[in-house]
Amino acid sequence: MAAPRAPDVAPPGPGAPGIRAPGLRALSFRAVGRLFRGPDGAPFRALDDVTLDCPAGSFTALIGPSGCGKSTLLRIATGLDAPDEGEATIGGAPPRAAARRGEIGVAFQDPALLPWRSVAENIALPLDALGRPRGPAKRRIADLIRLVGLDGFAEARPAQLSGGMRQRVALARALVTEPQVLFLDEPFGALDQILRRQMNLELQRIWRETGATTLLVTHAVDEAAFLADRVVVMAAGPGRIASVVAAPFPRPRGAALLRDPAFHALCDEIGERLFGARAA
Ligand SMILES: Nc1ncnc2c1ncn2[C@@H]1O[C@H](COP(=O)(O)OP(=O)(O)OP(=O)(O)O)[C@@H](O)[C@H]1O
Repeated sequence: MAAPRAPDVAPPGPGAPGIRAPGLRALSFRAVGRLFRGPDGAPFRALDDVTLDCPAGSFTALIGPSGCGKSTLLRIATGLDAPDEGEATIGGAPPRAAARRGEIGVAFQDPALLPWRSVAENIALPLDALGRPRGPAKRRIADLIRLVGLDGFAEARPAQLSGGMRQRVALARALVTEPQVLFLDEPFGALDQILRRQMNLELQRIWRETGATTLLVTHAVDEAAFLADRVVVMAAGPGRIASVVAAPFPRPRGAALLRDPAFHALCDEIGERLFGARAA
């Protein structure tokens, strides 16, 4: 059964004062190629001719077999790595320029919190890294703690938190500089299914409130279809975009969508494309 398709990307949510990024940025990849050397010293293409436009305020999910270059693409988009061919831009400028201005937020599978710092101090880390004073951000940090549902835990240490709570801290930390673009690499990969669903609902709410252009790497088809406007299916050898599937469900999306036959049809279609990408 053919999955439903949407011609347009859903507009971002209404936003909340003090949380929403002040100016939105589009993210763009133009013919991006990246070559590495394998263990035998022979060069191989980790990424080949990747072209993708993520409109300002959109939510894009990247899914693909292990080793197809998802993390490499994210590293290039955040300015941590540079492409050998083509370019990545944020708001038309190189990612490093956006990173220096604090316009990029990142959260990875490992929340990597500093154990001796409180929740509030962990959230403030990117401000310290950018040399920004914490004082003016106090209110924002308090707002973010509320946004990620950690009211009352500002002074708690990471050891006092559950895995899901630590991921929430990592999300708040990614949002503290008011980033226009948010990069998430398997942020809920280590969580159990129930907690993951809950975090998906929270992430959708946070995305709608901040309006940040979001790129999520995930291995979970249902997570990609639930959260994203578009699901980009990648293939390996060389790493490339195999297909792009729209997820046209209205927002906000709730738990009922997970029981909707149209949602299951879309997951099946993504799964088939993923399998095709694996088999290719
Ligand atoms: N710095 C590097 N030097 C050499 N090879 C690398 C480097 N970084 C990544 N690779 C290789 O590039 C390919 C893509 O890696 P990448 O981590 O981007 O894949 P991925 O799709 O994120 O995988 P996974 O889903 O398993 O996390 C892999 O073959 C990996 O071994």
